[in-house]
Amino acid sequence: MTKVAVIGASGRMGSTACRALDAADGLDLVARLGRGDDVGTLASAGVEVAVELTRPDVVMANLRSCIEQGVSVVTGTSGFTPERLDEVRGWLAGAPGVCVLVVPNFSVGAVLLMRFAAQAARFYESVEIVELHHPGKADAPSGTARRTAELVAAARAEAGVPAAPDATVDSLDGARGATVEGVPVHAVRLRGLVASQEVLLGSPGETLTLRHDSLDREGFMPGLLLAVRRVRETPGLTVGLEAYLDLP
Ligand SMILES: NC(=O)C1=CN([C@@H]2O[C@H](COP(=O)(O)OP(=O)(O)OC[C@H]3O[C@@H](n4cnc5c(N)ncnc54)[C@H](OP(=O)(O)O)[C@@H]3O)[C@@H](O)[C@H]2O)C=CC1
Ligand SMILES: O=C(O)C1=N[C@H](C(=O)O)C[C@H](O)C1
Repeated sequence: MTKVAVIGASGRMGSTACRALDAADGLDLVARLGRGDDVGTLASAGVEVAVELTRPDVVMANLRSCIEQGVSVVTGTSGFTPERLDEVRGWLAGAPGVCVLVVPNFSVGAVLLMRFAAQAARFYESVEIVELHHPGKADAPSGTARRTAELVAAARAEAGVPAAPDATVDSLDGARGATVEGVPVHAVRLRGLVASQEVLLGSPGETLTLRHDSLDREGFMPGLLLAVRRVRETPGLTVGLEAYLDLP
């Protein structure tokens, strides 16, 4: 049995993760932590994998504490930038054998959408991302949208695709969205939604729209359990569930 803790256990994702972990074979959920609980006690409680599902403003302190204790981590918390990932790599350099998996999205469908978007990106002049979430979300744009934009931008750069055409010279602040690695990203917050994303691609005479919808947080659970089961196979920092999906 792998001893697991959830940090952020009473949140929307944390509480769903606790139910899934409780029901999972081979995983023993031994600790549920919330705001004010001491993350520094995980190793002494025998925890082998911490699942971190909190907020962008607290995830880094939790990661650092886990790494210092030698506890491996799966985090789905958003807000990771290349600079933050570098900081985590720095902490891990002094902690050989500790494994950290940063998962922008646990949904297999969302991972596939990111992959398809990167594959399509070089064939189109224009690309924009629209992410749509519940209004309780703390950050914008979503971690998934940031990651998608990075993958799309890398694919376009590798293929030598020029910047997308855009004649805008006059606009209200925010009207053209945020720019992530040169890709416009638009964030919608709407009661009734869980999490959705569209990648819009266009060239003269045609458009391609890729869309994924998370309708219930249950959809994140198969990926989350896979991540908890496999994280300790990959020492150091790994980004994305695709590391364990054997995608072509
Ligand atoms: N990768 C993925 O597939 C997914 C990622 N997410 C991401 O996961 C994160 C959590 O989302 P969600 O569950 O909706 O958010 P919630 O706000 O519902 O949950 C966050 C939880 O973290 C707790 N918390 C806050 N500060 C601390 C702290 N210092 N130590 C321990 N716990 C703390 C909060 O407690 P309190 O209520 O007391 O503030 C709350 O219970 C977000 O970044 C979100 O983007 C969400 C869904 C899927
Ligand atoms: O806050 C959420 O709900 C979600 N957050 C993640 C993100 O920021 O991409 C994953 C998913 O979109 C749900």
